[in-house]
Amino acid sequence: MAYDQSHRYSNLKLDEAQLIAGGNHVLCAYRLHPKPGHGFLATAAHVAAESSTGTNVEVGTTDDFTRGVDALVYSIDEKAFGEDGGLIKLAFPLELFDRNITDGRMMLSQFTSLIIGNNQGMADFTSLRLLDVYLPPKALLLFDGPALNISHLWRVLGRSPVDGGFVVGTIIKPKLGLRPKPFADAAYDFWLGGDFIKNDEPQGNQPFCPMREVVPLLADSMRRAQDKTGEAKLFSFNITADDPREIIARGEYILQAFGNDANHVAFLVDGFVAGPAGVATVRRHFPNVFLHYHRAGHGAITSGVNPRGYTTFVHIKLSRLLGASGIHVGTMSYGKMEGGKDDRAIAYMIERDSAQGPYYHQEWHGMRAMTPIISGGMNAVRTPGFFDNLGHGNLIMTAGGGCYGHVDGPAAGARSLRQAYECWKAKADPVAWAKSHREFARAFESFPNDADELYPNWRKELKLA
Ligand SMILES: O=C(COP(=O)(O)O)[C@H](O)[C@H](O)COP(=O)(O)O
Ligand SMILES: [Mg+2]
Repeated sequence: MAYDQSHRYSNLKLDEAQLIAGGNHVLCAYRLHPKPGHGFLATAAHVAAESSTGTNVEVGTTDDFTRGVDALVYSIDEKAFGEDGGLIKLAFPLELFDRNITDGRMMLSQFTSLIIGNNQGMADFTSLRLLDVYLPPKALLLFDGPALNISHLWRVLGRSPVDGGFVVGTIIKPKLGLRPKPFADAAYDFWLGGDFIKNDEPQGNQPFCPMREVVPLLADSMRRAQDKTGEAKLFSFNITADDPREIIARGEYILQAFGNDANHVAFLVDGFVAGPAGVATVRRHFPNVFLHYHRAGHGAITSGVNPRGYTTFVHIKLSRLLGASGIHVGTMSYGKMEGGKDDRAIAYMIERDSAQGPYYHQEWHGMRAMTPIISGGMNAVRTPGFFDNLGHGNLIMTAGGGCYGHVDGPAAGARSLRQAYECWKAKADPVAWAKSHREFARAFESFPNDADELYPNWRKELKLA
C-alpha cells in the first residue's frame, strides 16, 4: 500500500469554477481504478504527487514553495464508472510546466510528461486514463497553435477563405510498392477529378521510390493536371523523420522542386510516432505550409480497450496546441477505424473557438482553428451519412480505397465523393440522387457491401443486377 499523501496532494474544497476563473491552473480529468487494497483518494493523491512535485515518500528537501506548486486532487467520484473505476480531477499550477529557453513559450513534450508521464507506469492502479484537459488563456497564449488551416487551402483552390467547403482528397494507394512513374501517374489520374492527394503515412523515400525521383514527376503531374482541368491541385508530402535535419531537408527539397507550385504543397507528419519535436520542427520551420498531422499508431494508446493512456479526444485537442493545421479525427463510425457518431465533438473542439469536451468547456481565445481530416475506409456511399452526422463539409476527406477502388478509376472516385457532398447539401435521397449522377451511382457498384448495408434497395432502384 503506497504511503497516503492525500493530506498534501488533495483539497476537495477547491472549487472548479474558481480554479478556471483564477486562470493559473491546467485541469485534468482521469478515470482511476485503484488495485485492491489501495484507497481511492490515496491513489489519486499519489498520482498527483508523481505528476508534480512528489514521489512515493516525503523528501527532506521539500520547502513551502514546493508545496505551493503541488498538483492537487480537487474532485473525486469513486463510483463514476461503476466497476471500471471512478473519476478524479487534478489541478496543475501553470508554474509546473516547462518553458523554452529560446522564447519562453510552453512545449507539449514536457507538458505531457507531467500529465500523462510517470503516472502511467504506477503500480497502485489497474486504470489511469486521461479523459479531458482544460487550458487557461495564459497557457493557450504560450503555445504556437496552428499557423494555417483549411482556409489557406481554399485560397489556393481559388475558393472563399470562409466556408470554402469540401476538399476532395485521396491517398496514393497501394500504400507501398509503386515506383516513381506509376506513382506520379496515379496522382495525375486522381487530380483529373479531385483536389488533394496525400502520401500514405509510411510513404517517404523508400529505395524503390526515391523522393528525388518521384517529387519532380509529381510536380509535372500537378502542372499537367492543373493545365488540363484549369483547377489548382494540392499534394501533402510525408516528411516525417527522426532527425529534424532530415525533416527540414525533405521539406526544403520538395518546396524547391515544386517551384511556382510550392504553395500547392502541404507537409504531412506522422505526429504520434514523431512526437511533439517532429511536429514542432515542421510548425516552426515551415510556418507557411499546411501542417497535416497523421496519427498512425495512436490506437495503441487511444483505443477504448486501453485502461491507461488518453483518449482520442485528448490526443486531438492537444495537437491544436502543437499547431497542426489539420489532423485525422476519425470517421465517426462511417469508416473502417474505431469511432462513434458522438466523435463529432472532437471535430467541434478543434474547429471552433468555444467547445464542450467530456468534462471541461474550452474557450480557445482566438487560437486558430484546426481542420478535421476524415479518412479511413471512406467512399461516396458512406459520405452523405457522415456529413449528416457532422453537420458540415468544411473539411478534407482523403479516401484511398474510395477513389482508387472506384470501378471507373480515381478521377471518377473523386467525382463520386463530390457528388455525395452535393447530395447531402441538397438534402436528397442518395439512391434517387444516384439516378442522375453517374460516378456516384457507380460508387454503389464499386462498394456493393457498403451500399447493401446502407441502402438495401439500391440494386432495384438503380436497376442493377
Ligand atoms: O490510408 C489511410 C486510409 O486509407 P483508405 O481510405 O483506403 O481507408 C489512412 O492512413 C487512415 O485513414 C488513417 O486512419 P485515421 O484517419 O483514422 O487516422
Ligand atoms: Mg494510410
